[in-house]
Amino acid sequence: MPRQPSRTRTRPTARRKFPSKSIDCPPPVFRSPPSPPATMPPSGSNPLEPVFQTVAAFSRRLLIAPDTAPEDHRLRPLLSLSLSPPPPPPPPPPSEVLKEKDAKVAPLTQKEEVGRATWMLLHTIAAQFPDEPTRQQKRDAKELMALISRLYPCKECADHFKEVLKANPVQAGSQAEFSQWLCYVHNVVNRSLGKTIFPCQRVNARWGRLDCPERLCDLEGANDIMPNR
Ligand SMILES: Cc1cc2nc3c(=O)[nH]c(=O)nc-3n(C[C@H](O)[C@H](O)[C@H](O)COP(=O)(O)OP(=O)(O)OC[C@H]3O[C@@H](n4cnc5c(N)ncnc54)[C@H](O)[C@@H]3O)c2cc1C
Repeated sequence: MPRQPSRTRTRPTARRKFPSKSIDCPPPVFRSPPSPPATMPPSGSNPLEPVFQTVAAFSRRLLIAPDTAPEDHRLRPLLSLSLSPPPPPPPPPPSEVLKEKDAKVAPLTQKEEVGRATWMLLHTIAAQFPDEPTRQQKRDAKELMALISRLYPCKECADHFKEVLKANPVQAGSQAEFSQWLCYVHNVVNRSLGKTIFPCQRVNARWGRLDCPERLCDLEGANDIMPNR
């Protein structure tokens, strides 16, 4: 029997079975992240642990200011994933607060406060003085200024004001006259104290009548209905 040409019989490729035993590969190398150094996971722990650690290290670098930042900034996140607002900056020490206050409002001395309050009373009386005062009201105005020059609770001020009154007798023929005269003598005192001179054309804008309902605060003058003037 002729030999049949031999066909190259290729053996069906046997399905290669991976050996059940592990191939002898070198153990995986985990590149350690720059900071902090990743440690190899202990056998049996999550194999992704090194990846987590690397991500954590990077996010810390993003969220925390560098070591060169000032002490109080260093621990504060540059970005915060938290929804709560960042803590407020610490309050300045009490001594700093006092210094700021002092710089804004210098406390008035009692002498200055009394002076300011007295001028306020006098300018308000003048603003409310009747346009046509009675003889009594004219006398009262003169007497008021004389009493101030005698009873003012600062002897040197009172003595100085006596001189001012002697040189500038009270003029109280009308509301306008009285308020202008008072402005003038106030400026005499201002000048002697080195203070700014007040523009007397603006005295009515600075000192007005008391704004009482139905003008109940207004004084009655000579041309008012009330008798006994
Ligand atoms: C009769 C009198 C005599 C005084 N004499 C002395 C003294 O000899 N030595 C002393 O150290 N102190 C004196 N004082 C106190 C002094 O005049 C001031 O009241 C005090 O120094 C405070 O000044 P001040 O800058 O707060 O403004 P003040 O002079 O008290 O004025 C109060 C406010 O009145 C307004 N004002 C200022 N000038 C005028 C003006 N001419 N007309 C209208 N309004 C004006 C301004 O808005 C000012 O803020 C006297 C006070 C009085 C009432």
